[in-house]
Amino acid sequence: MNEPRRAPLLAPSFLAADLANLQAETERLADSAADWLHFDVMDGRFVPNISFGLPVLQAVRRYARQPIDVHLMIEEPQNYLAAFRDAGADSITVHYEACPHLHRVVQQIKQLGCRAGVAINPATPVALLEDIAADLDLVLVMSVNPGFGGQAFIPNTLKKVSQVKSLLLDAGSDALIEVDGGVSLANAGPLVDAGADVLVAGNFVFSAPEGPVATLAKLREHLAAWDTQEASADRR
Ligand SMILES: O=C(CO)[C@@H](O)[C@H](O)COP(=O)(O)O
Repeated sequence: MNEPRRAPLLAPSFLAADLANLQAETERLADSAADWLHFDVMDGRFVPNISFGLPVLQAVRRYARQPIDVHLMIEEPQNYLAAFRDAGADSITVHYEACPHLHRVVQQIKQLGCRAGVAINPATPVALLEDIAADLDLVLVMSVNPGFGGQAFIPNTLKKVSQVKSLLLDAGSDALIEVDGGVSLANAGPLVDAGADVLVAGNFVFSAPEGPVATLAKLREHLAAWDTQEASADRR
């Protein structure tokens, strides 16, 4: 018999929130279906866009009830890890492509007491994570090219998520698999089937006319129904 699978975690991305009302945005997510709050830091060098950084994270932390999942789309992330932990990060994800000394950076994140994640861009092969997989708490598969919200989901991500799942199993790692970019009702179920544990969603959640709380609830219900359908298909 198949083991029941974990319900995926939902992580709304603050990049798409109303940045003029961050206190209200954070407070209204407090009792929502959000499991984590996803916080995208962009430096204008690793990615062609600049978002927000430490003071904004500190401000969000004051009102947040959920763990904060910091995604550093920056060069030389090793110089800022302690500062992001002190500002309120619970997990810190750095990019494979930004870290020539990735093993050291991952150990530094863990020593700070944060969950350590590594992100890969859409064109980065999953196999490059082979020698770091056993050290990771999280693998973030980018399903768009990083730098901007509101982009279209890249379908090849489904294959990459399955590859990450196999790689982690082979490494004996129970790291979570997170998917980020263009996530919506159209791809959430297949992503979970492929092995995703954490779904990041920005525009789908914050731009919906019914608002983020109702949209997260809808996503949660959709995934529960999807899971039930899958379970009945398995029993057939
Ligand atoms: O890291 C990024 C973009 O670089 C993402 O976290 C986006 O913020 C997700 O936004 P949507 O694609 O869901 O709008």
